[in-house]
Amino acid sequence: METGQGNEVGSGSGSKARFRSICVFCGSRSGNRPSFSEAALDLGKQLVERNINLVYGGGSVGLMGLISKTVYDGGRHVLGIIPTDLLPNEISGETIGDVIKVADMHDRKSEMAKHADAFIALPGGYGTMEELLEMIAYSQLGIHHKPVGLLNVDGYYDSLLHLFDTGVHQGFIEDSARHIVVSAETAAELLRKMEEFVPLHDRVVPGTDGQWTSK
Ligand SMILES: C/C(=C\CNc1ncnc2c1ncn2[C@@H]1O[C@H](COP(=O)(O)O)[C@@H](O)[C@H]1O)CO
Repeated sequence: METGQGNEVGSGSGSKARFRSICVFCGSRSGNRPSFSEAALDLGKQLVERNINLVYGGGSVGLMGLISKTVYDGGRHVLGIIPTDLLPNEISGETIGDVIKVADMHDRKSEMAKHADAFIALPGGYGTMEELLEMIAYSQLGIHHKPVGLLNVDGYYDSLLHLFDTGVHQGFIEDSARHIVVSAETAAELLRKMEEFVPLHDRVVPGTDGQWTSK
């Protein structure tokens, strides 16, 4: 039985224990479909079931608040990484679990990346999309080799996935790099696919391997 806030390597039922911590990017709002909130709660429960800890943007607003509370209440470790400018309660709400304060958004992303073995994006706005795309681009460059998952709730990301395919057809994205993005409609299916993910693309930036090795 977990006493909460543990750092044990995941060993939950069905898990191959590949991930100890996953960083979830998601909206600072909840969106206007109940399915978005339901997906955040479900992903949180799936992480708890698999003994996976959460790294996230800190704060209790929107989908961030839902998933962090679910994982915390489920007894897993929650690490919020938040820039000092966003710390005041009136901006981001209460942060639960452990918190690392960083100087800016750039430091936040690299700190989030260092503490996680994989990344998942739930529905969200510009902030979520920017975080997702940076992790995809850095994987393409070989700066990390961690799986990047897209939880495509109710087709929210259909047009983004279509744009990636257009990038391949129009010669801007390699087939092997398109493979970086693992997507699914449910949290359970996404985690299963991510556990099986094998990177196909070549490392193009020398000397960067391990820069974002998990702490
Ligand atoms: C502007 C709003 C809330 C601001 N509060 C935030 N607190 C913490 N982190 C935030 C906040 N807003 C954005 N972020 C970061 O970007 C991602 C979500 O951005 P999105 O545009 O909502 O998708 C999130 O992962 C955080 O890293 C009220 O909307």
